[in-house]
Amino acid sequence: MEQKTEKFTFAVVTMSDKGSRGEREDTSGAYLLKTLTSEGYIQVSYIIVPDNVPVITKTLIELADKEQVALVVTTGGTGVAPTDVTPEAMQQVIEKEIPGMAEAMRYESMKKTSRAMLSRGKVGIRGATLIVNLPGSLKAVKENLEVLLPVLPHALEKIRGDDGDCGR
Ligand SMILES: Nc1ncnc2c1ncn2[C@@H]1O[C@H](COP(=O)(O)OP(=O)(O)OP(=O)(O)O)[C@@H](O)[C@H]1O
Ligand SMILES: Nc1nc2c(c(=O)[nH]1)N[C@H]1C(S)=C(S)[C@@H](COP(=O)(O)O)O[C@H]1N2
Repeated sequence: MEQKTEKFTFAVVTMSDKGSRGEREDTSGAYLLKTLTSEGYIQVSYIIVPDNVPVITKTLIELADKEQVALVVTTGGTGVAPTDVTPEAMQQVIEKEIPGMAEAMRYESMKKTSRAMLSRGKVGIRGATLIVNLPGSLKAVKENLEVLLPVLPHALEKIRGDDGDCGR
C-alpha cells in the first residue's frame, strides 16, 4: 500500500462558469479539498475560475511560478462543449506533458462510462508543479481520483528531484 504523505502542498482550481457566478455549489472542488487533505497533502489555495483561457492560464502560472505549489488539481472544462477550454489553457502552461497519467485515468474511467472518452484532460509539469486536469462532475472526480492517488507520492517525489526508488 502507498504511504500517506505530509510533505506536499496542493491547490484546487475549479473551472466552471456557473460556479464562478455562484450559481452552483462546487461539490467537486469540495470533495477534492477534503480527500487530498485526508491523504496528508497540505492545502494552500482553492480558486473557482470561469471557463476562460487567459484567466485559467494566469491562475495556473501563478500557482506554479509564484506560490510554487507541488500539486494543482483542476476540475471541469475538459469536455467538448464550446465553453470547455481547460486543455487549451494547459497547452500554454505546461512544459512537460505526462500523457500516460491522463490516459490511465481515461482508460479506467471507460470501464465506468463510455462518455469518459469525451474528456480531453491533460496532466503536465510546470517548474516543480504537477498539474492534473479532472472532469467536472463529482462522480468523475471520485472515479479519477481513485486512479490518481496511488501514483501521486512517487510522481511528486520524482518531480521534486528526489532519488525515488522505482522498484516496488
Ligand atoms: N464544480 C462542480 N461541482 C459539481 N458538479 C459539477 C461541477 N462542474 C460541473 N459539474 C457537473 O458536471 C456536469 C458537466 O460539467 P460541465 O462543465 O459541462 O457543466 P456546465 O453546467 O456546462 O458547467 P459550467 O457552466 O459551470 O462551466 C454538469 O452538468 C454538472 O452537473
Ligand atoms: N470517470 C469518469 N470520467 C468521466 C465521466 C464520469 O462520469 N466518470 N464523465 C464524462 C463526461 S459525461 C464528460 S462530458 C467529460 C468531460 O467533463 P467536463 O467537461 O466536465 O470536464 O468527462 C467524462 N469523464
